[in-house]
Amino acid sequence: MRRVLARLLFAGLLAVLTEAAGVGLVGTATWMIVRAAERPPLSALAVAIAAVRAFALLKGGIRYAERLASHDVVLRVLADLRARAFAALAARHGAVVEGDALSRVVSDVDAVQDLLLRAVLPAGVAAVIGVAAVAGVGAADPRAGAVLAGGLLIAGLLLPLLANALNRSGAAIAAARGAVAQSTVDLAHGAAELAAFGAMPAALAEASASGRRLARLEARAAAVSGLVTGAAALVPAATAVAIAVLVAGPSAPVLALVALTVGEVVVPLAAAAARQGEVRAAVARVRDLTRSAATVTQEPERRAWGGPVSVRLRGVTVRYPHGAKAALDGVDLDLPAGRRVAVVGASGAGKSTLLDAIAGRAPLVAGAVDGRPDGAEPWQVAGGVFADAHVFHATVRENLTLGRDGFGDDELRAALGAAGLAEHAGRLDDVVGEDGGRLSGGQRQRLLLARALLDPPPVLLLDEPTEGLDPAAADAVLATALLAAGERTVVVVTHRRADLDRFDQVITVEDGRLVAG
Ligand SMILES: Nc1ncnc2c1ncn2[C@@H]1O[C@H](COP(=O)(O)OP(=O)(O)OP(=O)(O)O)[C@@H](O)[C@H]1O
Repeated sequence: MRRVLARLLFAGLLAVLTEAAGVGLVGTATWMIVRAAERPPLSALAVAIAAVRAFALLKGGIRYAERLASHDVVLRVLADLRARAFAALAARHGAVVEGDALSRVVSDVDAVQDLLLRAVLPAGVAAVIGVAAVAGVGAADPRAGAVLAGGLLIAGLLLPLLANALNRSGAAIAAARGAVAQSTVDLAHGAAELAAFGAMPAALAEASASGRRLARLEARAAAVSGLVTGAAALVPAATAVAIAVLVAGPSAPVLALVALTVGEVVVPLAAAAARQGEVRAAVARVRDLTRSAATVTQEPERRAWGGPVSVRLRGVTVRYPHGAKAALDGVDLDLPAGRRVAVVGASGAGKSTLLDAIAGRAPLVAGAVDGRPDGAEPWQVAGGVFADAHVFHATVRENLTLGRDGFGDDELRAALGAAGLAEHAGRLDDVVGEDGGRLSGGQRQRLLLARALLDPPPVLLLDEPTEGLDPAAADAVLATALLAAGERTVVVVTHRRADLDRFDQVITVEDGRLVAG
């Protein structure tokens, strides 16, 4: 944070020097033209000529350095923010839907760039240059100083405040942008279903409606911003004219043009202020998202807890952000090391949520999950195949390792074999398509199972690992998977009664509670 501040201050200092060189250039050049009209000897203008050249070169050179410095700090801030947003999404507990998440990671994070580059830095620069110019012009002619101060206050403070007050649709714009991104993602992912069910026209109409709503809100905001910026642009000109009329003598044009140049530094503040509501809302949405990032960013090695691990749930209650009632309600459960447990229950009873709670992926509102080794987070000891598991648009090998090093092809083939996907053992480099689109449903599920069986965690959680397989294949896959799990604690969600005699214990979940165990 301190480093960011130091870089920001450095960029601000360069921006102040750039503007100061600009003011110096206009002031000296005007003085030179006025003086030249008196036809003095060339030697009387020599210093001014050199100064004009120096200011012009300095302005260009420092502007370049300032652009480098300000973009460097802003891009660093954005990179860090995006990394935290991605980490938070990885631990998001289903609180943010995909399209909206996309909008937060892309447009909302970009809004932070606007905040720094178009608001924070220009406002700081305008304040420094404004105060210095009022002092300098005021020293030359107090009335000119007062007029300049008035003009700067109107263009740099009053009009930005007005723009901000008139533009109250910032939060609505950020939300509408999220809605547009969401409907675009839905249309792209669900195009085949929408077309097959004849629902495409309705879906397109809805997406267009959210697009039009966003356009309407943005048009209104742009109109306000355009009006106020236009008014702000007139103020420096009016200030310059007023100074030219008020001040007598040869210094009048110099002071008037200096006032015009300084005024231009504050003009962009009105447009920036008009967008402040939107930027603030976007920043709040990013902050809201990144709050949960801490859990993932400091991920230690999972293998550090390789031994037998037991888990204890006490009064575990899970409520999803938009859930009407608790998905798990005061659940107590002991899972001694090495026990094999089957979880059964009706659809929606809370089975997947129970696995998520054990792995520390569910939003607990009460109770605790403990019993694991000291210092270990739940997700470091418990993992496997979850209901929302994702298959990457990558090769079989990449989907198994997920970037983890140290697995030989033999280990990958063994995991595929244990998951009943031996037919892919020779096709480690085949790309499986977006979310496994080039695989059958059963193959996709077995690929996820193979990923879980490659270096399984001490507590192996499998949510319907044999879904999509015929009964005989399901039996065989479960048997080899349990064999591969060895002495680990295993919890399997299953709908198949035939599986149950392979387990030490059967737990029935009903309406978020355990009714037998
Ligand atoms: N991300 C979520 N946001 C809101 N509610 C959710 C979320 N995930 C699950 N729920 C709700 O929590 C309850 C339990 O869901 P869960 O997925 O645990 O059930 P399940 O027993 O695994 O069902 P199934 O056998 O159909 O997979 C359900 O009422 C479900 O609607």
